Amino acid sequence: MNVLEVRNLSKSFGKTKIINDISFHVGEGEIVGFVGPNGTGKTTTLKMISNLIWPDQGEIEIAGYNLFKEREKALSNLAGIVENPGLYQNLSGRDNLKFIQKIRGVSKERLDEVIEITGLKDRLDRKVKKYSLGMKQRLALGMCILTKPKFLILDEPTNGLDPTGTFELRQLIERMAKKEQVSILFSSHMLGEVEKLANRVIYIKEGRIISEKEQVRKEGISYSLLVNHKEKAVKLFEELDWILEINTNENNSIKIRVEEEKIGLVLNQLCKEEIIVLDMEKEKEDLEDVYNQIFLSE
Ligand SMILES: Nc1ncnc2c1ncn2[C@@H]1O[C@H](COP(=O)(O)OP(=O)(O)OP(=O)(O)O)[C@@H](O)[C@H]1O
Repeated sequence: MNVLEVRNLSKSFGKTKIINDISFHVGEGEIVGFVGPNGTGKTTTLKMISNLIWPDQGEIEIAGYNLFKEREKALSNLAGIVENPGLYQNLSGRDNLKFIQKIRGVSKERLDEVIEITGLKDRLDRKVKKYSLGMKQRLALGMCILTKPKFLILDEPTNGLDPTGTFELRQLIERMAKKEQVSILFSSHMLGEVEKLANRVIYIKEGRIISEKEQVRKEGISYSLLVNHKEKAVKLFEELDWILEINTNENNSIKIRVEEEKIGLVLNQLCKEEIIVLDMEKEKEDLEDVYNQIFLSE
């Protein structure tokens, strides 16, 4: 059974049709990216699924329950962050979590488990207003999963985060998806993020779904390096077990795939071995081509 079924959903604001007869689903265990340019209706769709606004037409089922006929049952399977996460700024992270724990009747064991997953353990007694945006997002995610929902909705989860915050949040989402077996629908206009997180991507433009693509998630980013001692560099890379992929081309360059955060380390190691980097290029994200074809081709 799919955790989400959306059928023929439409929504207008005034005379403008924002969402135009869209249908899609999210299967069990899937992480689905909802991608499109600004103002194209992503947030509006996520708000309809979260029951924050009503569609003019269409059906939504969550975990098999019709959102409009069996609202409570449907919503008990859903958690999410759409627009600002609802955090009490003057309370500590721990008290924010405990608040949800109490009102939702969550066990102490589950609270401890969630604290572990968020990776915020050492900073939980600070007031939320002193948290970085990334920490706030991680706390909000923790609050979402306290009740072990089947399905999670995240609207632009990494928006506004710096690269470290983005990396930490992505790791948390991946950890959570694996450990909690929660299915996720997230919107984004950051293709790098979508490529790293999603198993499937749904493209939306002007309120219509224009394409859907399965994708194999790839860890890390590819770089092409042109060096003065190719064989020596390849030997070095083969010894570094955190380099995810090595490809040598017919020309003198070497293509490697590493976590983005580790490229500095690669350059350090080359420098130590007195190998000179003559040229370096970051590979274009695969999705970028697809995105350009879909959105810029007209
Ligand atoms: N309550 C509202 N009343 C009138 N128009 C609205 C309302 N909410 C959204 N819109 C309009 O609907 C369109 C789609 O907005 P939406 O926020 O869903 O887009 P989005 O794809 O999430 O974009 P972004 O990435 O910029 O958040 C926009 O033109 C927006 O101005």
